[in-house]
Amino acid sequence: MNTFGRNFRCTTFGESHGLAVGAVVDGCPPGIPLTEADIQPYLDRRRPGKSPLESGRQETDRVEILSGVFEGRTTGAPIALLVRNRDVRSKDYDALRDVFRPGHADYTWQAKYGLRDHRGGGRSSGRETLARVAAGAVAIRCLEPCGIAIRGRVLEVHTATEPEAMEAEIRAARDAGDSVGGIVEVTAAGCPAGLGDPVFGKLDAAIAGAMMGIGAVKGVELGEGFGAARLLGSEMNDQIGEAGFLSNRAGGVLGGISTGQDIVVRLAVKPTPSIRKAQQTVDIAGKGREITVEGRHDPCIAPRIVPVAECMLAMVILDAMLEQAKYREFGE
Ligand SMILES: Cc1cc2nc3c(=O)[nH]c(=O)nc-3n(C[C@H](O)[C@H](O)[C@H](O)COP(=O)(O)O)c2cc1C
Ligand SMILES: C=C(O[C@@H]1CC(C(=O)O)=C[C@@H](OP(=O)(O)O)[C@H]1O)C(=O)O
Repeated sequence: MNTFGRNFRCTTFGESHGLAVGAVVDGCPPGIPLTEADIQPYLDRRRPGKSPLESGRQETDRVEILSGVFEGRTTGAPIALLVRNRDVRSKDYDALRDVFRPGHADYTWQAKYGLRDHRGGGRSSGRETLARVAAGAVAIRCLEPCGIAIRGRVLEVHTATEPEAMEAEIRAARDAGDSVGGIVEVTAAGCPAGLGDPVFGKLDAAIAGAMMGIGAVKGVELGEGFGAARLLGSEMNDQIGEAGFLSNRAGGVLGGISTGQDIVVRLAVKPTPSIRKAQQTVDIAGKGREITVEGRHDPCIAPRIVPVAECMLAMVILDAMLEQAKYREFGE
């Protein structure tokens, strides 16, 4: 499955060490002003090699719009977005050809397809997320005139919550040949009430699916999330006053449908699997091996996921808005 969405559909293609990575967006409304300059800032925020606290892979990640835009506006035709890979250095990955990295997708990819592109994780690489970011930036462009704004941030790294302490955690893990995880929060403000479906295709289910579809995300919660399990009903309920809801513990979704409040989503991001510390694994013949993973790896993925999560949330919301537009047309 390489396609996301029902109405605003995004198909991604490409491998980390192939020629290019990109997306084809189908279902984008016509007449939306769109140039590469609208998409590039999101790719710039996501690209690797910006700081010593992330992967040192040096990519410019320049996006080209190949189709679907004429005279600066979307036409309603498929929008093809392309980013060429530059800094591939595939030879550095020869040691991974026959061995499975603990925590990465090597073992399961081999089990599913019987072969694998071992060069930097192939399609399981976090690099694939640049395609979703490019597509999501198009969705953000569509949502802007509707007054919907999406913003993410890192809440925690390992156990630290202050920016300097978070950086220190990442630096310490990197220097020890290890890695750390974290918590990312993403919020959508300005969403109308009524988006989503009450049974299948609930908005919170769609959001959770989109977020769990990002590599290294092991948990997703809306509003109080797991904390809700420890509250009383009287503590959890968002009471309703004449001017609106008095709180937002639900995180902006009730019964699978948006309430019109901020949609607040948090992601638990696991520590990067590729680490220099020695670990136990097997090769494709099942023979026991010790592995230390070299290469240009993020010591913490959480900061790099922020623009990806923003873009995935934008696509889910736009998809739901397009669904709602269809429903209204038939319902009235
Ligand atoms: C933006 C981004 C960057 C990533 N960087 C790395 C990395 O440098 N090294 C690595 O081993 N995994 C990295 N990952 C995580 C792996 O891609 C992911 O753990 C792997 O595909 C297995 O999937 P799972 O963790 O969802 O089970 C990154 C993921 C994302 C989204
Ligand atoms: C290239 C990107 O991230 C990569 C994600 C990744 C992984 O295994 O997920 C491994 C590293 O790539 P490589 O194997 O080429 O060193 C990261 O740099 C990117 O985000 O653009």
